Amino acid sequence: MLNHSVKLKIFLVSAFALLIGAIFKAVENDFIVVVADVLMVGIFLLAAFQVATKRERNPSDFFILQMVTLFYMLVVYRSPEVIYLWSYPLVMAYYFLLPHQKAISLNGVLLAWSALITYSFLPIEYFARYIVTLSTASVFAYSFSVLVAKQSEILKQQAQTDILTGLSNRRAMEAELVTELSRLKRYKGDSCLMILDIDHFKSINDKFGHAKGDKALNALANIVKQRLRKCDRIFRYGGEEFVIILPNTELQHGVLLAEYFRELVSHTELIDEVNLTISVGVTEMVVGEDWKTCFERADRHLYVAKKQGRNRTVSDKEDFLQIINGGVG
Ligand SMILES: Nc1nc2c(ncn2[C@@H]2O[C@H](COP(=O)(O)OP(=O)(O)OP(=O)(O)O)[C@@H](O)[C@H]2O)c(=O)[nH]1
Repeated sequence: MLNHSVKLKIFLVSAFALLIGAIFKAVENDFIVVVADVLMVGIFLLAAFQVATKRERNPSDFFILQMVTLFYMLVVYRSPEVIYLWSYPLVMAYYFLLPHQKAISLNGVLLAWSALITYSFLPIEYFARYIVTLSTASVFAYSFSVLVAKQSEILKQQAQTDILTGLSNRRAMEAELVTELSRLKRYKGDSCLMILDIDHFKSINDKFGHAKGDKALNALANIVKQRLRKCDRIFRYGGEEFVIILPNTELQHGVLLAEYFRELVSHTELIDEVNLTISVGVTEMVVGEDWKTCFERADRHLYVAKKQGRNRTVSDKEDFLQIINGGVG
């Protein structure tokens, strides 16, 4: 959840603070805590090293907080009066750093252990206050983290959605293309990328106004979406340009689908009085290439389609189109 540089700082500050604690405990001859302290310093320094060197397998926040909780349980057992108030920041750390279920489980352990330890030395009235305030802090921390999680989910959704059509946007497209190419690399097979662009859309806006242009964009998005399979993904790349990822689809079938859309659009009055045509570029996704290379190839095909007079499909292999058109004709 936290970015690398914040994590690195937290780990280094924690290691430093624990080292100071270890020195104090050594002076007090509490060697059990010194050993635990030094172990914790080691864990934090290792975690800091792994984050700094950007290792993929850096220790999870859950593992670190489990260790911190164990450490807290030990030191609060050894010096309860000095340590027990550290339970409050620990609760905050759980909900700040962990998913809810994991935070709740550690929070439960912490509450139970803290109650057990403090019951033995706090007067009953202070004990009750401590438990009530720690429980309240836990509930607040939980509620706050639920709220933050919901809001960040909404923000993420908004950041990846095109307001006008409700389709996923360009940002989402890049991520999906990367995913599809890595899926191809692992499982092989055929997938296609299609870019679909409305012809002379500027003149639609000029003639009928922007509001009607918007409606036409929406109508086009809807008819294309309806025809796609559930596993296909459609994005509004920008303006009057749409991108479609077709998993498990050979180029020939991708071209067939593009031609179907082209025919459909050219024969449909998308909204009253507005007739459109589209140009389409289709390419096969190649195992091992990056998404930009693949996208640029499809975009080049689209450019050629525009150059050749629009209302047509261009793909990696022209003969597919001849076969299809031959068949139609
Ligand atoms: N109504 C509406 N128009 C948009 C939107 N986004 C982009 N446009 C318009 O789409 C038009 C795109 O124009 P161009 O890039 O020249 O392309 P074109 O007129 O379709 O010409 P070709 O693509 O070459 O066939 C511009 O007039 C933009 O203002 C939108 O969200 N709504």
